[in-house]
Amino acid sequence: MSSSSDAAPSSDAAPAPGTAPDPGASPNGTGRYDGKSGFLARPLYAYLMEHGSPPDGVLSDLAAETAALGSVARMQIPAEQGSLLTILTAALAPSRAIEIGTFTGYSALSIARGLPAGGRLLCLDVSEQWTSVARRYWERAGVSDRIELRLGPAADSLAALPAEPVFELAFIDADKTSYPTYYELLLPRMKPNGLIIVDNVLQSGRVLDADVTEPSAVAVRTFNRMVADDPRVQVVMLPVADGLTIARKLP
Ligand SMILES: C[S@@+](CC[C@H](N)C(=O)[O-])C[C@H]1O[C@@H](n2cnc3c(N)ncnc32)[C@H](O)[C@@H]1O
Repeated sequence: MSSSSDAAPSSDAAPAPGTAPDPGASPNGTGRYDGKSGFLARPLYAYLMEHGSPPDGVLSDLAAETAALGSVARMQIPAEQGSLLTILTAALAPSRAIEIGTFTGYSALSIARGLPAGGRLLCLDVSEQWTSVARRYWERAGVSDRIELRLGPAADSLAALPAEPVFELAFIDADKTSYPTYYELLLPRMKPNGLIIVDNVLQSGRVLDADVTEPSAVAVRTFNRMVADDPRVQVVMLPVADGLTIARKLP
């Protein structure tokens, strides 16, 4: 697997994934929420969380088990992002979806729950250890029959797929330095109007700072420019968690 620093921004830590923060606390001393939505004032983030659907017992238990893994838990998407993935998936009703970067399965479960009858999700990851947690929760949630997990470097798994436009939804959340590679391998495999959703595109704000030379931040900065300039897609960047890009493949 890639290093967690490459797979996740370094400052997207605490609170425990899948839970709302304590709006009264400000451990970073800035008055701003110090988790993935660091650009929001803490009370505003708490308000946002109070006005969205909460995760159910399976997602909450998965988040708790992931949190117990320690600092790597910061790689998991937060609850509101999981809800967004389920909503987008249900609205798009893709017969085939793909995820690059599965970890303990929170985002995959969120996508799988939005799939229509007969819809399938292909998950790519390198970690047997982390995805074994995912498999247990997919089983418990009753969605394991609609998810296929392929272990190995995602670029290899993607390149091995037929170069046909079959996917209607893709979620990229693996090693950041490979984002441009994943995007280029995915785009020809997306159907017209298919959505490529990309996580951590703000890198906790480090994309703004030209002095930051950390490979993941540099790669994401380059990637963001590349997608914004790509005439093959319509793109919007959303301030959800650590930044979420949605690119629609133009017909
Ligand atoms: C940020 S985590 C994914 C979080 C997940 N989407 C969730 O909601 O919990 C990144 C994942 O990418 C995987 N990864 C890192 N490098 C990879 C590579 N080259 N190919 C495939 N997966 C990779 C890691 O094993 C890790 O599980």
